[in-house]
Amino acid sequence: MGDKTEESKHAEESLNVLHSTQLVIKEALDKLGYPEQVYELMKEPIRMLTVRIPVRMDDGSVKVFTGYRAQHNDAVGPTKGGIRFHPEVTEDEVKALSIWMSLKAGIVDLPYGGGKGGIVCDPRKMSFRELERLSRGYVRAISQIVGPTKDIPAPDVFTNSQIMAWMMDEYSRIREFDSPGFITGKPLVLGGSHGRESATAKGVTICIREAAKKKGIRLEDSRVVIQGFGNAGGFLAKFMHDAGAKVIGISDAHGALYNPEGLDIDYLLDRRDSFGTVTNLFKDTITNEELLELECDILVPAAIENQITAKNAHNIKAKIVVEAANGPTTLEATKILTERDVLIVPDVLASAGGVTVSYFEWVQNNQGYYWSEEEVERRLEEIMVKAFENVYQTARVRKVNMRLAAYMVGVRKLAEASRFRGWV
Ligand SMILES: NC(=O)C1=CN([C@@H]2O[C@H](COP(=O)(O)OP(=O)(O)OC[C@H]3O[C@@H](n4cnc5c(N)ncnc54)[C@H](O)[C@@H]3O)[C@@H](O)[C@H]2O)C=CC1
Ligand SMILES: O=C(O)CCC(=O)C(=O)O
Repeated sequence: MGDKTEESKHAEESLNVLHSTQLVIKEALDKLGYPEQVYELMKEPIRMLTVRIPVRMDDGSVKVFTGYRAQHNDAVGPTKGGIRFHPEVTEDEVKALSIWMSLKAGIVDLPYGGGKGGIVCDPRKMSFRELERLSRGYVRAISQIVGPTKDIPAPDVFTNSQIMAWMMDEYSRIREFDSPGFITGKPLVLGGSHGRESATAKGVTICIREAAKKKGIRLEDSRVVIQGFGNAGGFLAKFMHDAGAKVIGISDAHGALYNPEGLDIDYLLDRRDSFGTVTNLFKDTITNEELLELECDILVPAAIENQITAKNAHNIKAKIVVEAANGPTTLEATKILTERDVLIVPDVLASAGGVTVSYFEWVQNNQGYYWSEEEVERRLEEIMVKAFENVYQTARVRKVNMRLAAYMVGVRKLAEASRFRGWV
């Protein structure tokens, strides 16, 4: 009976991430006292380009892919954000992702607005050379609106430093000068930064540590479950394991692994493929749905959107949910978890370590002077701790959950910059 009610609720629940983001933006701006026109400006990207990219496939045929680049708001500075290669990329998703990038930049106080890109494709089914042609074709298609002082891309789901290298090379050829500052997340030899690959997980680790302190949980005694075993989830599993926590569950797109005594993370990382897949090597697996409901202290969704919904929020056992992924928890689920006193550290705060070190990379490219790994880590630590405390205290003082608090912190600088420029 109870289950049925939850299921019917879920059927009505909106899984459109753009619509749900707009609701929270509106609430945040209302709480901050901004007039309606500020929301009208913030609710959609100022620019959205859709491109069609013809790619010669290895068998000689031509396949035409659809790609997007959204630029949410450039009042603070150039827009910035990753590029996603995934078969389920949609226009609304890319728009929402660009808004989240603006909020992240506001929360960690970077001189950027938000941008995001995506291509509807399945890189797991493409060859190395097909991926190179697609990456270069995308850059040619969007080259008019991007650039080191306009909009700076980076990696996201199913993209990596090799793809960033091809894109940087293509952009440099078009512009006829070497442009490392066009894109971040590059290999070190092409102007990448120390610490960028692990930065998102480092930032998440700092948020977990701070949230655990607030909840009186000792990391050393904690059980951690992580959904997604790619860039964010893989490094995070390693950092949690190294911090003495027991990582009892991990997953990828195919399924999940569970061991109440703790998984052998080094072994799993060693066996994982370049798309963060490892569970296909095992017979004894559970589903991603089962993984999320495991008995644990800390749950980290680090894969895709809409994983914690009204349907399963009542069954989540974790005391803290730290969102490494963008948009993993619906608004309905946020409400349910908050009522159940589960502390949610929202995506726009928890996953901001990636763009922070991307900013460091861009600064180093612009200066032509490169920092040590220790320097990057020290600066990231400082920024993330400050951002966490700012959002946590805003939530406490304004008596709102951490998602709304993060939106309030994140949107303020953008709104102020837009106002000073005379836009609203
Ligand atoms: N890479 C970065 O710097 C940043 C990533 N993020 C977010 O973190 C999340 C993960 O990104 P990355 O680790 O970079 O991607 P990735 O491509 O390195 O790894 C993705 C992981 O998610 C799994 N996955 C894909 N579809 C799934 C599904 N339907 N169900 C369960 N698992 C699935 C894959 O198997 C893989 O293990 C995304 O939401 C991304 O936007 C956020 C901030 C920065
Ligand atoms: O590193 C960046 O610039 C962007 C990372 C990103 O796409 C994200 O935080 O979702």
